[in-house]
Amino acid sequence: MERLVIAVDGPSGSGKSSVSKETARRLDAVYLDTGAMYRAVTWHALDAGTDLSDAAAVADAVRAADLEISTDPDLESVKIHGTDVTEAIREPFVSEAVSAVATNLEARAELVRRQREIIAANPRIVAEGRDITTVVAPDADARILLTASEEARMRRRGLQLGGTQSAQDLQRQVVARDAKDSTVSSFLIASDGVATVDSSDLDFEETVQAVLAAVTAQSN
Ligand SMILES: Nc1ncnc2c1ncn2[C@@H]1O[C@H](COP(=O)(O)OP(=O)(O)OP(=O)(O)O)[C@@H](O)[C@H]1O
Ligand SMILES: Nc1ccn([C@H]2C[C@H](O)[C@@H](COP(=O)(O)O)O2)c(=O)n1
Repeated sequence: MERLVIAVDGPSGSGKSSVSKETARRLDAVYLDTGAMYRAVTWHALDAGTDLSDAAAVADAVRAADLEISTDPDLESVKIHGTDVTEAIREPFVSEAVSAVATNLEARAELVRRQREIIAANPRIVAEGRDITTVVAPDADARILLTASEEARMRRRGLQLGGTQSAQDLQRQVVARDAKDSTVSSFLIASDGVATVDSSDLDFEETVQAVLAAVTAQSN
């Protein structure tokens, strides 16, 4: 089957995971959620009692992490040292701690290395995160920045978490996390050659169609 590497970046709650997964299904590709990798190693570091303010200890923990992630868009599964953490990594305590790992440059280098290995092993893949269009796969066949207004992103995340989070919680988990994460990767403005899809006023299906159109425009 013809090679098709699609890179998708964007801020929290813009729809990267859900839209990329659906795009992968429609293009008969696999799907890589790189944010889940950052979340899994953060869960592991917290579980092991690693001091997240100790950069060397965090980097060691990430390098030693035995991480397995499903690339099947219809099977969400993340395991760390054999423990299934698929659900646990979505908990707010992980969302609030993950930037400590994501801003650790040695930890990033290790995860970027592993992400490139997965992409190299899967010629048809949609990979999404914060630095896929710029660092992990700048040579992808299609590169897309998926954005949405802060208001839309917080509303979507609130609905996704079943209305359990206060406005202040959502602000911390979405806007404050993006502010920290954007100190080490550029995902708020599209880099040269990267197409922007703004989903603020689009529903889910319209967003998938806009991404598919951007893929067609770039890969032909
Ligand atoms: N265009 C859209 N319109 C309405 N809801 C959407 C749209 N796109 C995604 N959603 C919903 O918004 C929520 C957040 O989407 P998703 O988890 O895919 O975002 P994300 O960018 O991957 O976030 P994060 O980076 O924090 O994991 C989900 O419940 C998803 O179904
Ligand atoms: N390529 C990536 C992917 C994710 N991150 C960071 C940013 C987030 O704080 C965290 C979790 O990602 P999410 O599940 O919310 O998409 O991981 C990153 O720095 N680079």
